[in-house]
Amino acid sequence: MDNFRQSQQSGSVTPSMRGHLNRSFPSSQSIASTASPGMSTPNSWSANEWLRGTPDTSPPSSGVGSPELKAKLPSEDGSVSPVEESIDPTSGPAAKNILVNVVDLNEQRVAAWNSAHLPIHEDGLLKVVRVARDGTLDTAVSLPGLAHPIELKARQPNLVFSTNVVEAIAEADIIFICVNTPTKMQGLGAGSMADVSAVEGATRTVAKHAREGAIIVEKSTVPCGTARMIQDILRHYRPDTSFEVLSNPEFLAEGTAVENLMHPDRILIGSSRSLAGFQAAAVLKDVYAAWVPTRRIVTVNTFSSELAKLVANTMLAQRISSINAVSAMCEEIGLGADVDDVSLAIGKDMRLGPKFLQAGVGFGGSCFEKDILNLAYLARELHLDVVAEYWLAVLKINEDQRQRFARNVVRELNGSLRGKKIAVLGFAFKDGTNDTRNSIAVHIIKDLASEMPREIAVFDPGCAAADILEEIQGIGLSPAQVERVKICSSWRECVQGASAACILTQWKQFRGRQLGNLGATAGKSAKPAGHGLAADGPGADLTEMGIMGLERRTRQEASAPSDDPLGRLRPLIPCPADCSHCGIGAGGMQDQEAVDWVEAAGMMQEPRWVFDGRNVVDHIELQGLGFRVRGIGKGFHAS
Ligand SMILES: NC(=O)c1ccc[n+]([C@@H]2O[C@H](COP(=O)([O-])OP(=O)(O)OC[C@H]3O[C@@H](n4cnc5c(N)ncnc54)[C@H](O)[C@@H]3O)[C@@H](O)[C@H]2O)c1
Ligand SMILES: O=c1ccn([C@@H]2O[C@H](COP(=O)(O)OP(=O)(O)O[C@H]3O[C@H](CO)[C@@H](O)[C@H](O)[C@H]3O)[C@@H](O)[C@H]2O)c(=O)[nH]1
Repeated sequence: MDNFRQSQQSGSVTPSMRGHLNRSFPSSQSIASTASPGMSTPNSWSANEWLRGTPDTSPPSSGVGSPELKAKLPSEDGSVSPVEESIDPTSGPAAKNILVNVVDLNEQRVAAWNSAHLPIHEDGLLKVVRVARDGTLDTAVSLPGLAHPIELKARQPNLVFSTNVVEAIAEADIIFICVNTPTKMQGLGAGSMADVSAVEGATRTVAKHAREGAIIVEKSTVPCGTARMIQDILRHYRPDTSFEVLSNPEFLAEGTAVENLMHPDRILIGSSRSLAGFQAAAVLKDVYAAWVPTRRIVTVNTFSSELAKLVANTMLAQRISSINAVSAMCEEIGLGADVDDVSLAIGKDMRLGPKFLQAGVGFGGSCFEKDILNLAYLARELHLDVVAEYWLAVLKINEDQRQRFARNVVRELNGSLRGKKIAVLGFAFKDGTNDTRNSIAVHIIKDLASEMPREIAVFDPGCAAADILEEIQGIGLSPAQVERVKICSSWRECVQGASAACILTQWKQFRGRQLGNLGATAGKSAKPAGHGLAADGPGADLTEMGIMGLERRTRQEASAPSDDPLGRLRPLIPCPADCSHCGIGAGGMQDQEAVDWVEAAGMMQEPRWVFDGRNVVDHIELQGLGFRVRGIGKGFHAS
């Protein structure tokens, strides 16, 4: 749960302003968030991270008493846009001086967020966290063409991770609830309904401790109607206090979290269709407007917002299942039909677009499956059984795709895995993350293990061995089967003596060294020099976005890669001597070395199969090295 609160440091919060937060713009804000991991923390700090750290001196914006705002408020039709247009979010002081408290019940996770080893791996995340959590140093930057150096003032820390849930909630102006909402595993709706008990629990704490006027933001992905449930709980505990509950679903994807947070396609805010609701939405919009163009901030009613999140995930997953269904057809048609060609061809149609058309072993992760189940459950509750079946078919195709993959492995190895070693390259549910939750690999390993192979060796360059093991132990294998699964710390150990290698995550390391395409994703987010360099001239008061532009430019001038080209970062607090994370990379990354397929060919056993579940290797090239290769949706087999 994220709880944004007014910054005490600024000294600008007066009791009267606090009492009217949901009716006027605050002069500075404090945000608290309960639940630190996954998306919740990046979400909470992001609001803060890109904001200027300078004390706010501008007067409070007009609130409900403002004639200009009143004049434009909608009365009957519930439309939000007139209110939006009457507000210039960039002038709102809420966009400045925000203190973000991220609170979680899980002490270990909080400790990790306060260390050099964050609990999740995301490109660029550690640096962003360090800037906000630890603050920065005074620094001066000289650039060619500028007569004077640009001076950057030290930034004070304004991101705090703790387990002080009650205190953070009590201080907050805006409280984000970002707790887990898994699929229920027992009782009514088991296997399909969302378990909102963590949201209920967090809301009870909020209800007991939030100050009057605090805005409660539902950030977790929830069933439609959850905002109403939150409102009911609040009313139960605080019948005499009114709180506004907003829906503000998160759309970031793992592996690209920092990029998605900095440059979101859209920010969705759902509010009640009331004056107080519109004003609360405007306050939240003002927070985002510090770094998101206002045209990308969409305001709707609460139910639409809750529903839109579930629909977005379901339709993304539906595209993957559609192309995977096509891949199955390509394989059966033969004649050289290639699903990647089909994706390329249809993706050129502007109405379809090229994204989410990568065929593979299916989608995994903690979101798609549970959100599809959630949407289908809602359809059933509404007695729309055909609609529910329609959505559930997306999951059926996904399951069939991964089962087909495992079946093909067994078939190509003459129908039996006994006495054979199978290498599994990739366990994370996607590349760029260390998240192992609901990975496709664990399901495929389960199917392969049922054939009692000599060994299933698993290697992932991003995941901790303990996380992989935990997932494998939770999939229902017998002790004899679990014994045969070995987690490896290098690709060499993994493929040594294997009859077949299955590529299940699209890590660029698996493409191979000699294949010359390792750089395919490198620099994909590179921006031209100077991008984001907003203010010019010595002493300019740059935003964090502007400073990033300056960093890019300095890095290019120095032509030396550095995480901290301006020398702003404060040194990390040293880890204890026995820190178990220091042996591996900062994000849990263990082995960044690319697979050398020439070497692998010498290490593997006949028949040297490569089952490319993500179509990442060059099949022709691998055949030349003596491999038999089978990809996804290739109507020809290179055996
Ligand atoms: N992970 C993502 O990429 C992502 C993206 C978009 C949306 N979401 C949604 O965000 C929500 C959270 O996802 P996640 O991946 O971060 O889940 P998670 O299970 O990794 O983390 C949830 C955290 O909430 C904490 N928590 C539970 N109850 C609490 C309470 N009362 N007070 C304080 N902390 C509490 C837990 O200790 C845990 O650390 C889910 O609804 C998910 O669907 C996640
Ligand atoms: O063309 C594609 C694209 C993705 N995938 C797979 O789909 C899964 C999910 O990928 P992705 O959507 O990129 O990652 P998530 O972190 O699960 O993000 C999804 O789920 C989040 C949680 O709700 C949302 O916020 C995001 O918008 C939504 O993309 C992974 O296994 C991918 O390998 C494919 O097989 N083919």
